[in-house]
Amino acid sequence: MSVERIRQLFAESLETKAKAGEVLPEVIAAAGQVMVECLLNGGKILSCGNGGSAGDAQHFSSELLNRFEMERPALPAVALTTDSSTLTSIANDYSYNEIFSKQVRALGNAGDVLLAISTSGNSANVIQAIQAAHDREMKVVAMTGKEGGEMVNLYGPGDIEVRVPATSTARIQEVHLLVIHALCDFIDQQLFGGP
Ligand SMILES: O=C(CO)[C@@H](O)[C@H](O)[C@H](O)[C@H](O)COP(=O)(O)O
Ligand SMILES: [Zn+2]
Repeated sequence: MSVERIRQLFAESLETKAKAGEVLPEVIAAAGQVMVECLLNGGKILSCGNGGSAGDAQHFSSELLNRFEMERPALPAVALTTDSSTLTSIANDYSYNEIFSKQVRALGNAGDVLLAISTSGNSANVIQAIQAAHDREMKVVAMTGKEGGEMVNLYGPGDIEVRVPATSTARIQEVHLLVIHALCDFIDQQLFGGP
């Protein structure tokens, strides 16, 4: 029975990826282009999310800062999910909803990009990070799922939402990782002609 359940998870994940593969390539390329232009202009990419999406935010920044699949110069990216002293003091003194937005206001400059990751589109701290990014004249690339959540009301003209067509948080996250790798590949191709 449990083996059958595991088989079912693989089948559902494959099905979700197949569906996403039909509808997302153009929007992923548009998101990659926003990031490439940011990097070419000397900007950096800040990333944030909760739980598994915090891991995704770090996964993305490490692939820019270190490398993805080819030898190339390090690229500027900062995950806003990693500094426990900063995160706990903001949450303790102000509110958990401000843990990312305060960092965006401190670190973000005009022309930088915020990679905002939320499967529901409803996480208040990610929503506030988007608002802070707009205040700093940054563009937003959002990775979401489900109906897009409250974040859909926030996007500006230069922002891009990559919304996975699925309702399960886990299945959405599995596609988010593929989207992150597609973005890294797009950036490497555009900037360095590789791999
Ligand atoms: O990884 C998982 C579930 O697969 C969880 O840790 C999940 O990320 C957390 O419940 C998050 O708080 C969900 O937030 P969000 O995706 O709705 O913004
Ligand atoms: Zn998870």
